[in-house]
Amino acid sequence: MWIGVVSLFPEMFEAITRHGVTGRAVEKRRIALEFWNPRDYAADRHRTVDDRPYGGGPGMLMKVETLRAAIHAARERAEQATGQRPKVIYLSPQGRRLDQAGVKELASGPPLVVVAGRYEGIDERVVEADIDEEWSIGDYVLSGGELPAMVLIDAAARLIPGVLGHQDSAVEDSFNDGLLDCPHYTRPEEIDERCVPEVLLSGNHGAIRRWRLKQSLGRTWLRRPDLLEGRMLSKEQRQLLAEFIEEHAL
Ligand SMILES: CC(C)(C)c1cccc(C(=O)NCC2(NC(=O)c3cccc4nocc34)CCCC2)c1
Repeated sequence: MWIGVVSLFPEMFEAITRHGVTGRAVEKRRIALEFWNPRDYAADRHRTVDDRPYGGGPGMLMKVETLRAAIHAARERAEQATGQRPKVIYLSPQGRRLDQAGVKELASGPPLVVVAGRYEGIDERVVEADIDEEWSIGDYVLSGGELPAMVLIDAAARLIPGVLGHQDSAVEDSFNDGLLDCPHYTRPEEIDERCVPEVLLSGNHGAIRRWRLKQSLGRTWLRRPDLLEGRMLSKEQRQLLAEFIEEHAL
């Protein structure tokens, strides 16, 4: 998958290009990441990339001319590199809330140009003229769109074939069925007199599978009931959740 990034701080993206699953995916060329920095399109001596808001008030906006030049250059390159028109995404508090369904949509679509805001944001006319979709990773005040862009790229990269090793993709499937994780345990067998649930030491793989499924369903019911809404549960899942709820009520 080809992803272009427009950001004033491209070096921040080393967090995903040089480490872990995404770092290997870049190395193996499963994903291609290219960067455009609006500062490189600044014509003035101070290489200005911000500008004052009409109507006054505190804060600055990203300068239109340099931002648009970077977006257009990234879009050109996308078409040249992939033969497809890219989808231009602006990470913004005003955007559609990103969830796994949205990630799947973006990962299965055309190449992406991802624009990260700084200062107070960007001119609305640039949103109208150059941005196809606005997406948000959540409701908190951030200093820039780079971390949201890395969240989106990380999540999308994991869905690209060949990015996750076989082992990881098995793990991914467990994540991906939309339930919260069951509790995890590893060595030592006892921590501060707290032990590992017997079933996990039993070697009874059927019982272990059922226990993990029951715990995932139960924890999702307790902590994120919204994830269960509108979800079809199998007969076994309904049975296990009912048992969990009964035991929880005791
Ligand atoms: C959500 C709420 C708290 C109500 C709020 C209201 C108004 C402004 C801000 C705010 O954070 N503005 C600053 C910027 N924020 C983001 O880019 C950003 C923030 C959060 C999730 C995101 N997902 O993608 C990009 C995101 C915008 C320009 C530079 C950084 C936040």
